[in-house]
Amino acid sequence: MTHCDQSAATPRTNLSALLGLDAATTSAPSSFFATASASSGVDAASRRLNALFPMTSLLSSAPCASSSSSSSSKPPQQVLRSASANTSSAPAASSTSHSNSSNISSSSNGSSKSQRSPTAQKSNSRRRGSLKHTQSLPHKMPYKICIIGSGNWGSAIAKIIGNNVQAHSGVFDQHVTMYVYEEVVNGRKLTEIINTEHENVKYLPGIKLPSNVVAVPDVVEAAKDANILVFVVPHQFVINICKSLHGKIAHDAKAISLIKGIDTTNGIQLISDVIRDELNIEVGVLMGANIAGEVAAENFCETTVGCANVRMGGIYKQLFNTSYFRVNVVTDTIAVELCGALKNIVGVAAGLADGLKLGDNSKAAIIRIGLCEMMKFARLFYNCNDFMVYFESCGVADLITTCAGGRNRKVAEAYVQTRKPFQQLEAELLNGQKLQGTLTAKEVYHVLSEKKLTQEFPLFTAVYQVCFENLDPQLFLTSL
Ligand SMILES: NC(=O)C1=CN([C@@H]2O[C@H](COP(=O)(O)OP(=O)(O)OC[C@H]3O[C@@H](n4cnc5c(N)ncnc54)[C@H](O)[C@@H]3O)[C@@H](O)[C@H]2O)C=CC1
Ligand SMILES: O=C(CO)COP(=O)(O)O
Repeated sequence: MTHCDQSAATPRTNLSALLGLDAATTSAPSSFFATASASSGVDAASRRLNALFPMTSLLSSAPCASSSSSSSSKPPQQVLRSASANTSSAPAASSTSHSNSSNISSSSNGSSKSQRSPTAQKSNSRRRGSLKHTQSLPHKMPYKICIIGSGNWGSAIAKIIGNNVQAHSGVFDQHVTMYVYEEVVNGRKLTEIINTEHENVKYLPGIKLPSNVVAVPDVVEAAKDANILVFVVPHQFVINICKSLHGKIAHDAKAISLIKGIDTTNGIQLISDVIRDELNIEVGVLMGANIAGEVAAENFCETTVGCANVRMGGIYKQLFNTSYFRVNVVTDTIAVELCGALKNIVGVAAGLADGLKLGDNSKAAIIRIGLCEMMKFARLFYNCNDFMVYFESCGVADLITTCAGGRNRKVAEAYVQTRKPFQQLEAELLNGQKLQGTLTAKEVYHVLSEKKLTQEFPLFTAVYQVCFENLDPQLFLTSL
């Protein structure tokens, strides 16, 4: 991590310093954005980025989630063709597919082990091993789906899944189970309410769920026989759920995680790593600018599936894509997942700025600095060097929506206004829904301080200090 030590000597809010680039590239981003906005698509932006940031040791084109699959080295259009060719056991991806970029996109071209941090090497080699195993096992359709989680996002995605399995009846079993952490609402069990009224009246009121989605209070029972497990619980609960499922899932089960967070119980781990390690299954991810209520109301948005297994990427597209919820599949799963986790810390920072009534310029600065820290974290800890993923929905778009309308933003704003503890505000304002950003700030800070890197991440560090060390919010911008 010598590049990191070098950048410590430069002003931290400078893009070059935050990303660990040479001073010579400092002026590049503005000219890039001018070109990117004028161009018709991400491919043009990609070419421009490659021209601006040639393959230095810091910015190789290596993806963080390098897959052993040969398709990973092909340009996007080629990968698209292999994706449909490889879905021989499934129909081609839905006709409502994204038209402005490839169905499956990747700029993967292998990676140099010598450039990786030990963390990145361990994580990536584990992914390669698991993919090799599972990609050789084509699944016999139909896939049976279990949704593990039934909160705000879990319920919104249950609506999509329930409808999509009906739209693709040859591919998916029509009966979808949804694990519901049982609680009593207005004197009745939540599972009973969902199964009779087809509405999660606590976490997604006013939205009807398809009747083929059946609430089950026992996670082992819910996941029994399922071939695709959709994990969508707040990240602090995933370990215990996985432990309950250990050894009790179908032999060919695969998972996709919609959970935005990381785990630091045993060093830094992505949530997909936690699931993979505990259940020994292949795990994809879905992250994007997707505030649940807006998705449930069927307002147009996009999302990103990260899936190194191209065939499963096609299946996930059929499971999640709708006319209003546009799925794009990429193979770089780690960067997608890191975006989803880290943007929640930036959402807290944005809320603090709102509480201080700093206005839109400050919010924009926080988004920019936060994005730089996200990219730097991904590069340092996971060797993620492919910028293009930040232009997918999981990147800048999710940062913007989280910093404008997310729960992390809302609660942080209330913190500045009331100075009540975050936990109390979470309980008072979110009606059982969970904050992910404060906990993620703590987890990330733990890792950064262990590696003596807190000064390299002033925004992440300041958010932690406000949330857990009583730093005056008025002071949180001074370190940036
Ligand atoms: N809500 C949103 O707009 C979005 C959320 N996400 C992510 O999806 C994940 C899940 O979020 P939501 O569905 O919104 O959940 P939520 O924030 O609504 O959390 C409440 C859920 O947690 C469950 N729960 C409470 N205690 C539990 C325990 N001890 N064990 C297991 N479950 C327990 C509750 O029963 C409820 O289902 C999070 O990582 C979040 O960041 C991602 C995109 C959008
Ligand atoms: O992830 C989200 C939107 O994509 C939701 O963010 P919040 O958890 O801050 O509401």
